[in-house]
Amino acid sequence: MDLKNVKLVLEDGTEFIGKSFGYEGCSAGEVVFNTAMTGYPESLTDPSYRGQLLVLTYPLIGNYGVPGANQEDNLFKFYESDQLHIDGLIISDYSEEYSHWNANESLGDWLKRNKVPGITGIDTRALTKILRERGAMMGKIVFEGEDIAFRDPNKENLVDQVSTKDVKIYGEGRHRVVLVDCGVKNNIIRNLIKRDVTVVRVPWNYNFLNEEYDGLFISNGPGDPKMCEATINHLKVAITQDKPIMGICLGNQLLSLASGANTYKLKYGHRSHNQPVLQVGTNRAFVTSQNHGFAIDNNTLSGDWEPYFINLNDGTNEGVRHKTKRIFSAQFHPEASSGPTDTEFLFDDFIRNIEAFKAE
Ligand SMILES: NC(=O)CC[C@H](N)C(=O)O
Repeated sequence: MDLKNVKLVLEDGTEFIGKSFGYEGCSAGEVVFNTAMTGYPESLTDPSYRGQLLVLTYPLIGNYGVPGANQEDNLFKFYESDQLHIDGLIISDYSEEYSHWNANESLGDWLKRNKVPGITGIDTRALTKILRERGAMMGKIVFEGEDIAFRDPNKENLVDQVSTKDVKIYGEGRHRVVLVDCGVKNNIIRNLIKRDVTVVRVPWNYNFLNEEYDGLFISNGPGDPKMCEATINHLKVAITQDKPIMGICLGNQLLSLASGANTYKLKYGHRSHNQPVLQVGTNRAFVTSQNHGFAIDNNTLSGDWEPYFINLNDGTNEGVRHKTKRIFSAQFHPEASSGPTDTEFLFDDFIRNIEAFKAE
């Protein structure tokens, strides 16, 4: 294959030259790295990656192709949302040839059709070392004779770009859960439906306080949590009430902000399938799937709130819970997809909380 040269430029001036295997157009965003060995179809369709140029450190990418757009329960079965969200893919060794039971096309063709640039032939481990040492950086993918300005997506309201515009209903379960969609991954909806839930998916800024529901769920999503002012304001009221609440990732940050805690940007984020977390107050540790660049400052959790999980690599917050109410959230992804399912029991805990609330 004769591939075009293309350049990755970091905001500190570092340049990497590789070959283009995706869409041939310039792109700019935040450069982030994920050290997982598999799961690129899921990562690329995860709305939390909006505005980011994704570096995969596992060297061989593309060898199992990309699944097709099969649907189940009104959701794409093998994607985490309806579209690709990354703004560029940066890898070491692209495999145009693929083989897998559900493969439908090559990764390169998928990127081209969806107008996402891809670079192969990059020393992704050297690039990752730079990001780890100097911290998260903006970057751009540029083709010869073309250029584009750097862009910090965290200054944009990315959640508004990815959230549903209309209220949508999934499943016909016994429990009615309002899901605040800040960029929800499909596997969160799948996990709720299979636990006898009717999911009422609402936009990030929707006033759900007047809705009838048994439980409230705050989804994952892209960007700086402080951009989600409307959701935080609604949550400030919801946490004074008695209905069970569960949050994941951005949802963990929004609940904490609503409780009065603060968030900050991590030096280079957690993105992998093997992040160890400790359940506070126990000796139980879990291996988790993660994708976040911001974190809650544990020291700012006040009065009724306490850390629920802590990251065993760097001690940062990985979840919070209310000391007396049925409210908890995880910074990692209990729904995984992709990644280990060790913490899926948190969905069962949420349902148990709903049942206890309904029985009162
Ligand atoms: N996956 C997520 O929900 C990410 C949350 C937030 N955008 C962060 O990067 O920290």
